[in-house]
Amino acid sequence: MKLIIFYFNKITKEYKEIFEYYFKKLIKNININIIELEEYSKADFVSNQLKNEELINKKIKDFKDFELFLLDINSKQYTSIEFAKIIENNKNFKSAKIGFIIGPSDGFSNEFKKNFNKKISFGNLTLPHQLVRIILLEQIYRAFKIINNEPYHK
Ligand SMILES: C[S@@+](CC[C@H](N)C(=O)[O-])C[C@H]1O[C@@H](n2cnc3c(N)ncnc32)[C@H](O)[C@@H]1O
Repeated sequence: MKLIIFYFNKITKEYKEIFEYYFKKLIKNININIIELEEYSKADFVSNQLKNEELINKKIKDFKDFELFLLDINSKQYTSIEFAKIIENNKNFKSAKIGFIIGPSDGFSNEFKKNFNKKISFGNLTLPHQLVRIILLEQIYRAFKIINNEPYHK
């Protein structure tokens, strides 16, 4: 199974250690790739959003065979078991290629979000995008533990 995460900007030192902790656990068993984009933030809010949406659109063109999920606060919330099911279904029945897109600090416009019918919310709180990366990695790790019926999941 191939897994890809798109996000904006390099991870800063405060978050790096914990991100790498989960990343190292995951790469032992899973083909996981990170696509890091540089966030555009030089103009006004709307222009920045548009530019960042262009950047992501350009990138995801190369991943048409991936089942892509947008991380979006105002979308559907899943339990960890349901999240594991998303991964398991993709692993067993689809292309075995799954991707997650985390927005930049200004987020994405509603127009852009409409292009995605698969979205995941980690709850109603607005989380820093760097923290979302870590939560996503941990939940992917947890999902594989659930799928493989291995100890960890509580
Ligand atoms: C700082 S947030 C952007 C906030 C922006 N106001 C919005 O509503 O999207 C940056 C990115 O982190 C992700 N994010 C933040 N909180 C989230 C949550 N509770 N659930 C899912 N994704 C979240 C989204 O991908 C978002 O585009």
